[in-house]
Amino acid sequence: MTPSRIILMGYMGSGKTTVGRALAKDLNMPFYDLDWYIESRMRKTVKQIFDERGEDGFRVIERNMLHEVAEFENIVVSCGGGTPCFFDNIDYLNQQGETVYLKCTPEVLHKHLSMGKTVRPLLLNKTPEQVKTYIEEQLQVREPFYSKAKHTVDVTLMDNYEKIKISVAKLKETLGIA
Ligand SMILES: Nc1ncnc2c1ncn2[C@@H]1O[C@H](COP(=O)(O)OP(=O)(O)O)[C@@H](O)[C@H]1O
Ligand SMILES: O=C(O)C1=C[C@@H](OP(=O)(O)O)[C@@H](O)[C@H](O)C1
Ligand SMILES: [Mg+2]
Repeated sequence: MTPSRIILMGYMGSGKTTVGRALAKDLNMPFYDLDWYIESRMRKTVKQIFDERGEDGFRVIERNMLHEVAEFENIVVSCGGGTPCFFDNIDYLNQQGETVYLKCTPEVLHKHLSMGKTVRPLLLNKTPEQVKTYIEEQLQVREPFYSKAKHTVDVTLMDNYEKIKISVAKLKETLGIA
């Protein structure tokens, strides 16, 4: 049986949004990306919220929106990279569903983060070298929170054109979904 809520977490660039959307499509379940939900409810981009209210203000909004989204049933949710690391969010998430940590090496995260168009305020105004160091340092701080997820799936799959498909298959296997 498919769990009522599948909740993906992990560092920026681990593929929460990309893989979450593909998993939801595969399972024919509604998909909620927490950042997109925040942007639609607030009618502002994540960057605008950071600019106007700072990171602390964003985290308060993120927690409030999380409590809305994680009440919906039969859904796939992709968190933001910081979501499980603030307030009691990780405990709440574990209570609400099958939490999965998408684990990835700093090298692959760095590569993923240079792809796509998503604006990540925490990485702006940094050189590629500074971003690399930032990822390594912040990952160490965040890992204890991510590690509290009920499941972990390693998504360190370098340069494989079927990466998304493989990640979805790994997730389904981990969650015991046929
Ligand atoms: N498992 C994966 N397979 C293929 N591409 C990926 C994967 N993970 C991440 N990417 C690529 O990396 C970029 C960042 O992924 P994204 O889903 O936005 O990560 P997150 O939501 O965790 O920050 C995207 O451009 C995406 O195409
Ligand atoms: O790691 C973080 O603190 C953040 C990650 C972002 O989401 P993604 O992990 O989907 O990029 C977004 O929530 C915001 O920019 C802050
Ligand atoms: Mg995302």
